[in-house]
Amino acid sequence: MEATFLSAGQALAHAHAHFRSVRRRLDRISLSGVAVVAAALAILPPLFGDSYTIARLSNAVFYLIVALGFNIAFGLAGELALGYAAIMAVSAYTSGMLNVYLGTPGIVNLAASLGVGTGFGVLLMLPSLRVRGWYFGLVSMFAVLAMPYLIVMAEDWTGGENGLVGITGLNLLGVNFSFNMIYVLAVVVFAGLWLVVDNLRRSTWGLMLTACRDSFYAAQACGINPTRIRMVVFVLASVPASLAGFLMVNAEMFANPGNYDMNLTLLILTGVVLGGAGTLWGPVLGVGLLAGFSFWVGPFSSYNAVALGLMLMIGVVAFPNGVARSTGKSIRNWMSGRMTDVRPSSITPLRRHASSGNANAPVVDIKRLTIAFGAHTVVKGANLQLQRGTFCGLVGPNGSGKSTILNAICGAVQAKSGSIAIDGRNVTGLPMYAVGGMGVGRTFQMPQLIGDASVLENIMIGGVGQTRKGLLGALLRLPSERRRYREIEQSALHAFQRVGLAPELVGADADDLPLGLKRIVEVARAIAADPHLILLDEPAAGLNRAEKLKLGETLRRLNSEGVSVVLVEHNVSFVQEYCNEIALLDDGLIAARWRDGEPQPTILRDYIDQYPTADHDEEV
Ligand SMILES: Nc1ncnc2c1ncn2[C@@H]1O[C@H](COP(=O)(O)OP(=O)(O)OP(=O)(O)O)[C@@H](O)[C@H]1O
Repeated sequence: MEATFLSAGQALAHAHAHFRSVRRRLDRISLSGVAVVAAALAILPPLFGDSYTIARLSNAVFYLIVALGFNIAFGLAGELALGYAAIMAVSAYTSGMLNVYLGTPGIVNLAASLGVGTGFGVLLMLPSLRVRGWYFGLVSMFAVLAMPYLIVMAEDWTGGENGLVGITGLNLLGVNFSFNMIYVLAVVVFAGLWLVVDNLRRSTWGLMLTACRDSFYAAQACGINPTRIRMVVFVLASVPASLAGFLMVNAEMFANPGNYDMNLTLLILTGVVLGGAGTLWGPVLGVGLLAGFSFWVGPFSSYNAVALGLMLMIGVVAFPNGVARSTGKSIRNWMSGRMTDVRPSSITPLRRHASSGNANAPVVDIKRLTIAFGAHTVVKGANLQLQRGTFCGLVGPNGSGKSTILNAICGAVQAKSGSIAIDGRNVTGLPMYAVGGMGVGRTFQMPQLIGDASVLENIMIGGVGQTRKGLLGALLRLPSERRRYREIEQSALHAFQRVGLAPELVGADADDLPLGLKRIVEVARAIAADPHLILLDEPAAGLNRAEKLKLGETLRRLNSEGVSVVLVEHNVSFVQEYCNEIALLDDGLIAARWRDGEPQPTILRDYIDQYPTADHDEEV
């Protein structure tokens, strides 16, 4: 038995080392590419280009800088903020007007541009705390539509349609920046931000952002505070647009409302979506190509908007995930097949967390719990006390309130009255991320995974919300961040091992797994932070017999290791097979309880008798 376990551990260590080596090699190639592109952009045009070409190229670089911010917000975090042209305008006019009217030094203008532009960007994105997706996109788009009109309305200050004139050349800390020098500065800013986005993408913050993007509730269940994440995203996305606005106005020594209109927004949206939102190269290639196209047909040509709109429509249908994402996956698979000489890594022993709270208190203690949705009271004063070590099945007819009670325990639904305690700590009224942060694991009826992330990265999400979150470390890839990443990775590998997933799945994309394995990955994610309580919502639904067996045995093993399990389940055979305790919920109240070794109450037996055999479950 011991030998089998060790060899399974070694196989996992080997598979993980292979996965990591492929990633590292791809990252090295990718970063070399970034350096080559940045060097070529910085050196070649000022050496060989005429001033018209450099003017066009510098505009493309400004757009690329904005695209990097959009990639953080939309690509990584899923926030469809579209107000970047407006942020650029605010930043550009701030710097321009300070220069023209007050003659302030360049460094003051830079600070003001960044501060005002970013502040405006954050304000613009605040509605995202209430509305998401396309609704939020429309709200933020309004600012882009309104901005040129606002600039014209304030023409006494902004110069209106004729533009703001009289801006003197940029002087930063005693250095006068010529047009070519501003271009090179813009390329340096672009390359630096590109590296920062890459650092972010590969960091524990990157995991948190993509978790909020793809599995909003799962992220909260893992202890991630979505409001905090979004506020950080708003700042990170607004800074590049503010910098681009500052550089643009100082390069052109002129500000015009036409520079910050819908065409710019459309170009960036189309480029990022077509290229591959969330990837390192996609947005840069996409926006770079479209900017090239736009300059070819002429920046003010009416073909611009039509062509961009058409490309967006066709591109979204033809490449729903962007060109770079599918290409990147093919390259990764190809490289993975070629790399065979990988030295196995080791998996360090797991440091078990001492469980928090009062060890003698019930693991779950629900008292007179009432929950209502509007006028509809679903849970009507339920009491349920579960001791540590329980493997409790919560059963009952459709609509009796089972999922609602599970959601209330983990903070997804708030009680109207009554109380809920976990390990003796009152959690009534706490938001979901706070309960998740206490180390309560949770799975969902429909697995909520990041489809294009690996199985291991998905499991790591379970650990990221539980630890200190150093943003600067993530942006700059500091040693503290690398250490944190490695620790969370090790915990995830242990969770991977504990649920008995096949080692070769460690680097597989979650999207490529069958439903049964997705559920097991969710269980692994739920135990990644080594919780002592996990809550599962219909884990056996839709699984075939073999998958149910694997899931049941996994849960039984975890329970024997001291993890308390509460599951909502319709499959009574599954509940009878694995649970040591059953609670029957009927019309919002606990109607019957049973514990291993006790006779079953008649009402529970009658309920179970409606589902006569395991074969019946198979058909349901
Ligand atoms: N967010 C919500 N808003 C309004 N009503 C809700 C909400 N969530 C649940 N309900 C209602 O509460 C009742 C109980 O739902 P719940 O999902 O808890 O039942 P359940 O016992 O888990 O049922 P099932 O086994 O069918 O999933 C149902 O009538 C449902 O429509």
